[in-house]
Amino acid sequence: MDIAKSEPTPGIIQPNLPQHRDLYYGGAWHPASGDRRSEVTSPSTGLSLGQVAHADAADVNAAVAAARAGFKVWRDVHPNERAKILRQIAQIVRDNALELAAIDAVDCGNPVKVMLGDADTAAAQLDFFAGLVTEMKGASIPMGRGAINFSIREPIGVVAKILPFNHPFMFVAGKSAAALAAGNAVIVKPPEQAPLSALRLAELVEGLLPAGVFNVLPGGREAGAAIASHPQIAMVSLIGSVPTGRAVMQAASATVKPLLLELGGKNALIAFADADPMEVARAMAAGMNFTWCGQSCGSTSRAFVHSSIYEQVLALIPDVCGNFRPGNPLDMATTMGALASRQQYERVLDFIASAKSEGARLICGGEVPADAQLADGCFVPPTVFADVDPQMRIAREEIFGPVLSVMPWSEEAAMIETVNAVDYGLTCSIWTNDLDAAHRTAVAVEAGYVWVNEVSKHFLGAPFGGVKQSGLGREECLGELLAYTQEKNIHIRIRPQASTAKTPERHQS
Ligand SMILES: NC(=O)c1ccc[n+]([C@@H]2O[C@H](COP(=O)([O-])OP(=O)(O)OC[C@H]3O[C@@H](n4cnc5c(N)ncnc54)[C@H](O)[C@@H]3O)[C@@H](O)[C@H]2O)c1
Repeated sequence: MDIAKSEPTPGIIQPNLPQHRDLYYGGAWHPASGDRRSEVTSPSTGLSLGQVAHADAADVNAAVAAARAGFKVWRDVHPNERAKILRQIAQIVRDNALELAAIDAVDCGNPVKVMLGDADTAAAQLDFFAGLVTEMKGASIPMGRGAINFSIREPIGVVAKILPFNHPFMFVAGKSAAALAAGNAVIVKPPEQAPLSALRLAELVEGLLPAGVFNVLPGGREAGAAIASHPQIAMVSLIGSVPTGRAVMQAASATVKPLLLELGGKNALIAFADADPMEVARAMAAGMNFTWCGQSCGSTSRAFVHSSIYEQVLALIPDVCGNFRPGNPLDMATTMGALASRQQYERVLDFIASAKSEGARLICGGEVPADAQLADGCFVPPTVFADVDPQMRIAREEIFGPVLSVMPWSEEAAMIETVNAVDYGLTCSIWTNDLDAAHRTAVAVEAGYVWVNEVSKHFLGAPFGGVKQSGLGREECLGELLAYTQEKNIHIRIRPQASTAKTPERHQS
C-alpha cells in the first residue's frame, strides 16, 4: 500500500510528499546513474513512501562539477544580496512549515508538532546567518608606515553536508545556512532513512539561488564516502555517529580537507542532593528528548542522581515519563513518535535486552506497546533503568533511543570520574542550587555544552559542539560561519614617492 494514496483520517495531518524523487544538482533534476533507486518506508507504519534516486560516486562527480560552476557565481554575489536570498528561503520555510513537518513526521517518525518547531528553528538559523554576512571579516595588521597588511576571509568552495535521520529538515535547511551565507556552494547528502524533506526543500527554493549553489544528493554510505574523498569538495561537514566521523576523517585526509564534525554523545545529567526531586525527574525526561525517541546527540542518557534523593526521584519517573506516549506521528496530539527505522528499532530492543540480562532495575517501559494500531511501527516507550553499573553496555554505548540509565552517587570526585570515563563529550546538565557546586562541576565535566538547571535546549548564537570523540568545531554561532571561510593575508608595500629631482633622460629622435 502506498501511504500517499491512503484515505484522509479526521484529526490527522495528510503528508504532501515531494513530486521529484531524483537527484537535484546544477539547478535541475537528474536520475541516478544506472537509474539506481531505493525504497523509502514510513517507520510508524512500515508503509512505502515510494522510491528515491540513490546516488553513487559517478553522481557525486556530476554534482561536484555543477556545484563548482555554481560556486564561481555565488561567491561574487554581494554579501547583502546573499543575505536577502537566505531570508527569502527562511520565509518559504515558514510558509510551508506544516507541509515540511508532515513530510518529516511520516518519513522519520518524529511527531508533526515538534517537526513544526524544527522548521521554525531552520528558518531562524537561515535568518541568523543572513544577519552575519558582514561579520565575515578579516583583520588589519600593523606593519609600519611602509606597508599595509590585512587579511580577508573568502568562501572555501564546494561544501558537502552529510546528515543523519533525527532532524532531517532542520539539518538540511538550517545547517546549510552558514555555508551559503559565506558564499560557498553546498551539496547535501540527506539521510537514506528520511530523504524526502530535503527533496521538497529543493522543489520549494528552485530558481531562487544560481544553478549549482544548492544541491541534494540522496544516497547512502557509498555516496557519503565518495563525497568525503572527492578532491574538488573543499570541506565536509558531518552530523553522524563516531564511527562515521572516523571514516570521513580518514577519507578526507587524502585531500587534507577541513572538517566540521558533530558526532555522538553519552551525556550526563547530574543531580546534587539539594536539587528538587520533581524538577530533577522532569529534567531527566526532558533531557532524554523522548518526543523524538531519544534520538538526539545531546540527550542526557546517563543520569547521576545523589543517593539522598535517588529513590524519591525514581518514584516520580513513571508518572513523568507517562507524559510521552507513542502514537501516530501525523497526529498533532502525539507526544512521542517512532524510531527512525527498523534497524534502529532492533538496535534499541537489543540494548533493552542487554540491560535486563545484566541486572539493571527496570523503572518504566522496556516492552513495545500493546496497542494494535502501533503494531507495524517502530515504537518503543520511554524506558528507564536504575542501579545501572557504569560497566553495563547501556551505560557505555550511545543507544540513540528512548533508554535512560540512572546511577546513584555519593562521592563527588568519584562521580565526576565516572561521568568523564566515556570517549564522548557533548553535553552535560547539572541540577543544584549551590553556586559553588554548579561552577565546580561545569568546569570539571568533559563536555562542550553545559546546562545548569536547564537541559536539552539550544540557544542560537551560543557555540554548540563536542569535545573528545563527540566532534570537531562549533555550530549555531559566528564560529560556524567562519568555519566555512579561509583566511588570505595580503601585504602591500607602499613605495616612497618617486623623486622629481632626477633629470628625465633625453630621447633622441
Ligand atoms: N553532534 C550532533 O550535533 C549530532 C546531531 C544529530 C545526530 N548526531 C549523531 O548521529 C548519529 C545517528 O545518526 P545516523 O545513524 O544517521 O548516523 P550515521 O553516522 O550512520 O550516518 C550519518 C550520515 O553519514 C552517512 N555515512 C555513513 N557512513 C558513511 C561513510 N563511511 N562515509 C561518509 N558518509 C557516511 C550516512 O549515509 C548518513 O547520511 C548518532 O551517533 C548521533 O549522536 C550528532
